[in-house]
Amino acid sequence: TPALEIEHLVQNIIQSHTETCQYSVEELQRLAWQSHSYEDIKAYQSKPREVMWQQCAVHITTAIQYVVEFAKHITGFMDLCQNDQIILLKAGCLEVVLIRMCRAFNPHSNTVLFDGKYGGIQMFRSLGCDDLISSMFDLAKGLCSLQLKEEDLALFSATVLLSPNRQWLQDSVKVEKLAEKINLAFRHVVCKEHMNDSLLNKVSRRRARQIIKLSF
Ligand SMILES: COc1ccc2c(c1)CCN(C(=O)Cc1cc(=O)[nH]o1)[C@H]2C(=O)Nc1ccc(C(C)(C)C)c(F)c1
Repeated sequence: TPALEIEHLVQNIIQSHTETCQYSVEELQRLAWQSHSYEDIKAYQSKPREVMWQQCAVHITTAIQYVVEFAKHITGFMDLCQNDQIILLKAGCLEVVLIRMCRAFNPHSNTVLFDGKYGGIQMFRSLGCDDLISSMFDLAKGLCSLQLKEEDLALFSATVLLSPNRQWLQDSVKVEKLAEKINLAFRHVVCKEHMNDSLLNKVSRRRARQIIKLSF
C-alpha cells in the first residue's frame, strides 16, 4: 500500500471521527464544569428501573447512530457488501460508543456526562446492575489514563469497527485487506506522535540545559 494512500486514509478517518463524534472537544470542555446537583442524583436514583433504562437506551441509540455515520464515512467501508457492513456495525458499534464515552468522562471525579451534566456512578443505581456500570466506568477511566488524542481515538475506533475476525463475515478477506490498511494508518499516527514527542523532549532537554547554563 503506497504511503500516500495511507496518509489519505489517516486524514479520512480523523475527519470522519471529527464530523461524527457527537460532542466536540470544545463542547465537552464547556460541559465539564456542569455537574448534577445532589437533588438531581436523588431524582435519578428514585426513578423506576424501566424508566431509567428507557432513558439510557434513548441516549445510547443516539450515540450508536453517530457511530454508524462514522463507519459510513471511512474510505472502503461502503465498498464492503451490505451484509458485512451490518455484521461489523452490530458487533462493534457498542464498543466504539464505550471508547468514545471516555471523551465525556472525568477521571478525577469519576463522573460521566449524562443528560447534559456530569454525574457519578451512584446516579445509575436504579438500573440494578452495578457490576456492569462499574466495569464501564473502569473502562472509561482506563482509556482516559492512556491520554489518547482525538486522532488516536479516531484510528482506534476505526480499528475496532473493522475487526476482520467478526463472526458470519461473508468476504472476510476483503475486510482483512481494509483492516490491514487501517492498522498501517494507526501505526503511522502513533509513530509520528512518538517522533514529535521525542523531538520535543530533545528540544526541551537542550533548552533546559541552556537555561541552566545561563543561570550559573
Ligand atoms: C459517545 O459518548 C457519549 C457520552 C455521553 C453521552 C452520550 C454519548 C449520549 C448522549 N448523552 C446524553 O447525556 C444525552 C443528553 C445530552 C443532553 O443535554 N441531554 O441528554 C450521554 C449519555 O447518554 N451518557 C451515558 C452515560 C453512562 C451510561 C451508562 C448507563 C451506560 C453508564 C449511559 F447509558 C449514558
